Amino acid sequence: MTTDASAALLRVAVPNKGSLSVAATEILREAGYRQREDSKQLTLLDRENGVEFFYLRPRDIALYVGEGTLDVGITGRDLLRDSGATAEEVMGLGFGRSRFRFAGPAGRYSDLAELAGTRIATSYTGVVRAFLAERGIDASVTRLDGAVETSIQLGVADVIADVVETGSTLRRAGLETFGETILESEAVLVTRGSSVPGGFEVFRRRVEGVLVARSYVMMDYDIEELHLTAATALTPGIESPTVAPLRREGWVAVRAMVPREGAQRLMDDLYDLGARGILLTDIHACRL
Ligand SMILES: Nc1ncnc2c1ncn2[C@@H]1O[C@H](COP(=O)(O)OP(=O)(O)OP(=O)(O)O)[C@@H](O)[C@H]1O
Ligand SMILES: O=P(O)(O)OC[C@H]1O[C@H](OP(=O)(O)OP(=O)(O)O)[C@H](O)[C@@H]1O
Ligand SMILES: [Mg+2]
Repeated sequence: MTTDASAALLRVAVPNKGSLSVAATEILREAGYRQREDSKQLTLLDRENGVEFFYLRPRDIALYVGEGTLDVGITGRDLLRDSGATAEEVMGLGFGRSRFRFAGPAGRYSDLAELAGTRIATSYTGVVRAFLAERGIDASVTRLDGAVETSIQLGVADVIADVVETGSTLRRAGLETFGETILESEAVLVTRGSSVPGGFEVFRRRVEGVLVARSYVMMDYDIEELHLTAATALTPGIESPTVAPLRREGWVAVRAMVPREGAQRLMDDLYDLGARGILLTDIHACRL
């Protein structure tokens, strides 16, 4: 029997460079997909999993997906908004987190109303123009490709709007943020929204499995049955905790997934309740 495997391929766009590139490749690898070994490679066919990967500039990815040229993409929420493409965010991926902020010379600006009549430099003109229009603020917006912070010192802008992660680039340039955060960003999975191919559901579940495995751990403990209700209230699990009898009369073993964050405190609380043999183990992959 012959089958046309290429007809069923899911076409996925992955950032080829920049802040999102390494983490995007890592999440896909953890989800069981082949990934390129060489950063110059442009495409990669993972025939076994029915996926073809295209390594593209993250700024272009929402456009390819919005037009339907590619089925799925990983890009930044800020880049998706900036592109104006019709691609839709399916889920946040928990990396590439940043805030998009206005900034000016330290101490000079404190309120968004002061933006009126200023010259604003940014690489994200779509996001900035939409933000200003929503608030009825009239300012001139210039697009720069990068190193936006320097534009104020060079006298071509009064204010910038840029990605802030640690804030160290702003500090070095003698700038500080002001006004509300324009946008909270992170890497996101995008699709066209309508007419998503069948293979996408497996892809989505795999990626979601990686995110859950990263943010949850497995907790096991033994406890006297009379404390079971109080203990399982602390560890309700996703569906419900597994409770199994122990050979020791009146004792049970409990197993439940718990959020990684706060797991040490939870162990202390369970110990105080009388739990013993409390174990924490990593989850490598899961499907919920
Ligand atoms: N420190 C950061 N600097 C820039 N972008 C970041 C940072 N942290 C997260 N990001 C996100 O990375 C995406 C920008 O992708 P891009 O490929 O332009 O990265 P970049 O690191 O700015 O690359 P380049 O070297 O081309 O400037 C945006 O979604 C942005 O929010
Ligand atoms: O808050 P921080 O941790 O300092 O990170 C934010 C900086 O990182 C990015 O610059 P990038 O390195 O991408 O250079 P670019 O400005 O040329 O794009 C961004 O444009 C900011 O300048
Ligand atoms: Mg950059």
